Amino acid sequence: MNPPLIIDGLHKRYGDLVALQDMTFHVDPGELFGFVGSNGAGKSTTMRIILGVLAADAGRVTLGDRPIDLQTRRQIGYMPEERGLYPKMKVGEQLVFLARLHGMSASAAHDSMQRWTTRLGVEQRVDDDVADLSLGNQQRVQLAAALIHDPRVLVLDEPFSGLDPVAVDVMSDVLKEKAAEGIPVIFSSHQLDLVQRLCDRVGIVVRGQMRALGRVEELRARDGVTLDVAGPSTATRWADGLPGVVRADYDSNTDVTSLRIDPDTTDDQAILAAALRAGPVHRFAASTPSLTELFREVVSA
Ligand SMILES: Nc1ncnc2c1ncn2[C@@H]1O[C@H](COP(=O)(O)OP(=O)(O)OP(=O)(O)O)[C@@H](O)[C@H]1O
Repeated sequence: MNPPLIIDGLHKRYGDLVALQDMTFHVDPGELFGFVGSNGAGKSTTMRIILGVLAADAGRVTLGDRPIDLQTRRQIGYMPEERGLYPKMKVGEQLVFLARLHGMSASAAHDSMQRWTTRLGVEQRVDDDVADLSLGNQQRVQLAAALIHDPRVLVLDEPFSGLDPVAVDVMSDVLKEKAAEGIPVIFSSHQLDLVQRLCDRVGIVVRGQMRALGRVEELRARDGVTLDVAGPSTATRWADGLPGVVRADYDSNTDVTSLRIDPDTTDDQAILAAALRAGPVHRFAASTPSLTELFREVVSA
């Protein structure tokens, strides 16, 4: 059983700028964790500290109860934001070299290189210099570099950025597979639809602090349900003041009213009756907010 990755109370300043404040969360073995936040929120800083390429001012990172030292760091597969391949080295040689650095034998390193370049669809490019590959293919090689030594933890900084839809599918499958093998997987992304689809849990970071943390479905349900009501004129603001309505947004272009309600205490039939009093109802549909909507609310709160 692989240990969980535990991030406990990280603080980091760059001069006067507070980049992280008490950053605390964990990623269980077998879990796919989405790390999201606005530009400059502190995701890369956290990931660099996890890897030990950057020191925290306070707090600690452990694998189970073991601090991340040289020995444990070798068990992590890392895709840095700034990427890190040698542009003038051939893809295959480079991957074998990296695998050897992680202590693999020459033949195991070669087998692993062949396995991962094939899995990631760059097996035809092993004799090309990295610099001659498209950015998306360089990224596939970068993922192969993170996986080549069969890591026990995966830490990937924006692995999906710049990938075409086929590569997104391949990357998604690989991450799901690695989690299913029982290792903790954390990745950052701005593609929230993808995070919503893939991840077991997410953490939303705002200005260096974890502002929302939990299972995607639970977080989405936390702030209630959205009722979209099409038909009654939005100009009448028919839903203002109705019991149980937390917020009403009126779109005068479409005559759709979006209501945020608390489903446990709100009688949706009473809302429907109020809508019908305001005019004919063409659509009455409940949905939980998407991760993108939730993100906007958390970031603007
Ligand atoms: N070496 C550095 N020196 C000074 N400030 C830095 C340094 N690295 C990062 N920062 C600042 O720390 C904050 C957090 O940056 P970080 O790169 O961790 O954010 P991020 O969440 O990864 O953002 P993005 O989504 O844009 O990649 C930002 O305000 C950034 O400008």
